[in-house]
Amino acid sequence: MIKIETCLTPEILSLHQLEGKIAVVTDVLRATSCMVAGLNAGVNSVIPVIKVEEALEYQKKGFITAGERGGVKVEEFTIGNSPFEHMQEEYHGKDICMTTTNGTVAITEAKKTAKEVIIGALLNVGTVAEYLKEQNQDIVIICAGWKGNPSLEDTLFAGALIHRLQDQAELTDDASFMALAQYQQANGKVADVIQNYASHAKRLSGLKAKSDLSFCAQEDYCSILPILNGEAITIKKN
Ligand SMILES: O=C(O)[C@H](CS(=O)(=O)O)OP(=O)(O)O
Repeated sequence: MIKIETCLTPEILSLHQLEGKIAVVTDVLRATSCMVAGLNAGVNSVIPVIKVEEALEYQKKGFITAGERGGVKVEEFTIGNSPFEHMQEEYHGKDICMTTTNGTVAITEAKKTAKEVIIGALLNVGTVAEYLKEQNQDIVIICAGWKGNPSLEDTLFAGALIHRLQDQAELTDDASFMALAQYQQANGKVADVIQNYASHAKRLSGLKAKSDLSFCAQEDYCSILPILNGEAITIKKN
């Protein structure tokens, strides 16, 4: 049986033992959805960093820069944190360096100790589940949340993933049961639940990015598996 635990916010990541385990990091709104959508469309790789200054160093080396502060594109960057920007044809084959408020921080923390880091979003949840079934190793699902707080959309991703794995998995913490229950309660209407109850829905509405929400809330939009290789996230080939 695969042992699954869920970390609902990176603030408590130190309570989880990541050594020897696969970490699945998610930030449904919007960092990991941008990565999945961009890589699926043809982006070559994404390097996640924490600071704007780090991204600007990559920009000097020819990287496309992406991300936000306060949900808004950093002025010097090429693009912001909308999946539609990351999917544009002009970035196909390009390498992106990305920094966001929550998502790239969670990925950077996970890579310090996890055996492997997988990038998950609702967009590719089924493919992540299939890969994890094949690996048959213990998993920690890390939700980026929002500024240290848990978020509904990332918890729903955790529940969607656990739902797909539950026949082969043992849930080892209450957070995993809570995430599964939340997903089951959504009863196929994940997008509506996020739209109606998630605080991030209100923030995106204020940023005039409502279409990002409906895009990111789609389950199984694509079937790619982004994995962290050293510094860069690329699509895992079979
Ligand atoms: O752009 C986003 O959706 C958020 C920014 S904010 O925290 O809502 O201001 O960043 P992310 O790291 O992708 O959650």
